Amino acid sequence: MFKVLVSDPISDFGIQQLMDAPDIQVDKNTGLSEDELVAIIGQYDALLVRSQTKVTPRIMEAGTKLRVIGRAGVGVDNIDLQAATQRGIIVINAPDGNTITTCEHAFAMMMAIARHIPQAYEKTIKGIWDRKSFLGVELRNKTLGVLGMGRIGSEVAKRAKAFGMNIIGYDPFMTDERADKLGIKLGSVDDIIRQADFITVHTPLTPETKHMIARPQFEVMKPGMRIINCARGGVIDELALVEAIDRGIVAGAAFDVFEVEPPAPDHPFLSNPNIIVTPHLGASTVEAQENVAIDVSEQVICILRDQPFKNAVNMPPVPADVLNKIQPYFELGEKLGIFVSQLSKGPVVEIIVNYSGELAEVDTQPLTRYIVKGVLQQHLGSNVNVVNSMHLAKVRDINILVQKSNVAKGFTNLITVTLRTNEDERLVAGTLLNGYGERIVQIDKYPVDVAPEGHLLLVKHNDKPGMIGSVGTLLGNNDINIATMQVGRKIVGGSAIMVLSVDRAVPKEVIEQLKTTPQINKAKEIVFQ
Ligand SMILES: NC(=O)C1=CN([C@@H]2O[C@H](COP(=O)(O)OP(=O)(O)OC[C@H]3O[C@@H](n4cnc5c(N)ncnc54)[C@H](O)[C@@H]3O)[C@@H](O)[C@H]2O)C=CC1
Ligand SMILES: O=C(O)C(=O)COP(=O)(O)O
Repeated sequence: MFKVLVSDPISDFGIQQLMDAPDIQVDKNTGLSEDELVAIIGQYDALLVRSQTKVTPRIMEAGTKLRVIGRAGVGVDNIDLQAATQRGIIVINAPDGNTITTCEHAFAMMMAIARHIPQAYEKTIKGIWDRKSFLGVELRNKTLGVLGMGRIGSEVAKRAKAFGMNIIGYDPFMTDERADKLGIKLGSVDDIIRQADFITVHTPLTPETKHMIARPQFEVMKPGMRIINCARGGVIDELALVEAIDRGIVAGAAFDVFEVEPPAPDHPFLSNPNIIVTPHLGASTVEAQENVAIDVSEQVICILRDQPFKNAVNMPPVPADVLNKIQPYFELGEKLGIFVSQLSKGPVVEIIVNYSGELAEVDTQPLTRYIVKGVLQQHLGSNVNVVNSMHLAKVRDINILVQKSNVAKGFTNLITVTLRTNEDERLVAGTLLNGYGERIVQIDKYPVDVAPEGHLLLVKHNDKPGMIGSVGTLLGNNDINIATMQVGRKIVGGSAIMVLSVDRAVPKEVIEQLKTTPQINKAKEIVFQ
């Protein structure tokens, strides 16, 4: 039974499928301190959070069974991604589920500061009929600068167009084609700062975006401009903003997010009449909360059941068309890694992967992770997975060299894995044969045809008559049944290789007996668990 801890308020409707899963137990326990989480996390396979729970390295260290952290939302800045990757914990998010909701909140905030709605409401309910203090501005014909034209920024731009605004967007990944399609102008950060009547930020908080709008930017802004932050606290320098408002440069600001959440009671925003605030409500609608909870629940179920999943934050995203091409090779790749590492002796120095045939034309990075996992798991066991395999190789100074070629020796695709250690260099190649599944087609210099399953026995011998008989007899005498047998050689009478698949583990003594049989040079068992 897998155990999932939900440590922030997440939609019950959205996590229904998790709660209904017969192999999953869901515990809801919200508002825990770090110490409280550390005390209980050890029993859980998955943790589901929103933005309140800070998933620190300490929590992950205590989460010895933790395989996945699911973020029911977009921003994962409350999760220490580096620590998760090092520990092989998959972090997934739900990037699409709250886009419209957050965009609508940003828009609501923009309209609220254009028309002083919260301030006017406050006076009106106090019985003060004040119609002159709240002269607003129209959005029509105003210039809106959008910093960060991702999912939310683009939706804000679309809606702003409907309001008759002129939009200038900036995003390092925004192309002219996409800007044309959205009917907006692309500009630099500086263009936006100097020209915009309204600025809204929709970037993540990164070292690059931290205080992206600070004192120097406020200095050159259009006097009377208005600014909105429904992305992350810290993208706009809070103190510089207060100063800019006091100096009359900024007429109004609307913030849903803060550098520290919740803000301290004496935070200057809370007493400034020109700043309106909400308590990180961007994603808080019924629809968004259901969407994000459904998304993460689906992915968590897949991960716990070892099925393919999407939206891993600590692994590079793979487009669906590429995934369709490489996913069938994941298991084979891992087995090639397992095989070649059992063949080799000594500390691994380099893993050379060669993709040939159609695989040479696609992004094979995710597949390489499986191969590296296979190689490392021989020594690191279940501590290695596809999330941390590249990291673990790197910290062990193992070089990973990926080569590609279009020639696949008659196969549609061929994956060749060469392992260089301090002591030797071994090679295993494999492919997927249409209708026949995974096949190992080369071991070192010998062509073979064997399915990588169960127990394989590799015997290196001289190509002489009677060798198959003597190996068969020895195994038979030890009650080891041979399922299939393959012999490969380069030249007649030279050295040859025999690959037998056997129905059970071959005891060490039998391997030793094989090694001392005349004309046999080496014997080795390869196991696929
Ligand atoms: N207030 C709330 O409750 C919510 C806040 N958010 C936050 O909103 C932000 C945007 O979310 P999405 O649009 O879904 O993400 P996204 O990943 O689709 O878009 C972010 C965009 O920012 C761009 N970007 C990165 N660095 C930049 C820079 N230096 N200058 C300009 N653009 C830059 C990226 O290229 C990307 O296109 C995130 O920080 C997210 O955490 C999201 C949902 C709810
Ligand atoms: O999705 C995001 O990035 C958000 O900021 C939403 O946060 P929340 O899930 O409402 O705590």
